[in-house]
Amino acid sequence: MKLDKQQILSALETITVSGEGKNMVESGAVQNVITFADEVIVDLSLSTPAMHIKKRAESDVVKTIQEKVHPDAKVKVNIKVNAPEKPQIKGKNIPGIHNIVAVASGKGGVGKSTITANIAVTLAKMGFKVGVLDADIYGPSIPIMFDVAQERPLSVNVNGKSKMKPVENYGVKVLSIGFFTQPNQAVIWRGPMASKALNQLIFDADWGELDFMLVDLPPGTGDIHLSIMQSLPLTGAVVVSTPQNVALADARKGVAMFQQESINVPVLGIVENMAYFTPEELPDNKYYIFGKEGAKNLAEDLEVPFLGEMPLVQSIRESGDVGRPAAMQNGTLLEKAFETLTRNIVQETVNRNENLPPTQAIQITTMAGCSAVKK
Ligand SMILES: Nc1ncnc2c1ncn2[C@@H]1O[C@H](COP(=O)(O)OP(=O)(O)OP(=O)(O)O)[C@@H](O)[C@H]1O
Repeated sequence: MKLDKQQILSALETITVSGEGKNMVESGAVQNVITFADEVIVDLSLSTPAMHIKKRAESDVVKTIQEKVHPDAKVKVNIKVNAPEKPQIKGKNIPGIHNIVAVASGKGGVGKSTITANIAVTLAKMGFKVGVLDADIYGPSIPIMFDVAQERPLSVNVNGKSKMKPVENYGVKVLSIGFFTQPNQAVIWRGPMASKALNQLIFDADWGELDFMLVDLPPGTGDIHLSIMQSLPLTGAVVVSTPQNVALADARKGVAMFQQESINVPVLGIVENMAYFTPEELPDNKYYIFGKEGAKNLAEDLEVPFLGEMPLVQSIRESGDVGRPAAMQNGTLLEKAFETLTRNIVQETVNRNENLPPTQAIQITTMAGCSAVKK
């Protein structure tokens, strides 16, 4: 078989890079096509570093050549990103903090804080330096999950400045908006108040050196999420969902929020929580109470990595309530499951750091960041 370069170019003229009007050849995305017997190498140059657009472009090129030119063509796609300078984006690095990962969910109560707490202690057990910033202004539950609800951050002097020292337990540094509110007082946060408080927790705190800072976001997609993304250069986001439809619909919006052009935070993947129920006395029985593999299918559909599933188990709830995350139960299946999930998150963070430039904190200067997300 000998592949014809002109035929390949004509095939590529039938597809576009997602978000661009002109076809791939006309827009200049196709930089070069080299054929050699049954092999073809296509060099693409894209103007966006978004991982899902890169993946989509690669699979479209392979599919189109195999459909329109030859089904057995061996296609290799090299992608180079030529992201234009975006003047509205500014960097606000936090020295010493290497990766900032937001944990989000569309819907409330799907286990976002539980997953955050367990990933944090697992990362600490793996030897990483970890911090958790609890930004859930509606229900900050991290202090309870780390058994530090009665503690308050102390003040320390750092280079002549007074800073908050995060509370520490299980090798994880914790700061929470809950440390500054009364447990039985309903705090009604206005956007600017909440974002000021969060900024203090981020920049007026002595976090020290951290490999990972996990940010437990409030559920939903709103003002406070934009504030966080304005204040922090997020490395990526993890979206937690249960497999049921009402949660998946909101998780989809969560992913779309991060992938929106004016925000563009890489989504490291989706976690399926409460994937099935397993009674302690029948560990091999699985009951799919909330439906089966919904979040897994959503990840496939949105072309973002699926990071893993956690079962609905009584001891996960109990350990959260007593403030000792379940992943700390050495030698258990749960510990193993959280290890697998955490390892996948670390791997996706590494992949992201290898493939994309560092994320910078976004500065939202127009209404673009507030518009409805079309995804
Ligand atoms: N896999 C699980 N198995 C059993 N219980 C779980 C599991 N995941 C979470 N839970 C329990 O579900 C409840 C809600 O979890 P959590 O507070 O982590 O949710 P959330 O998504 O952070 O909620 P919100 O952000 O709306 O406050 C808690 O009581 C928690 O212990």
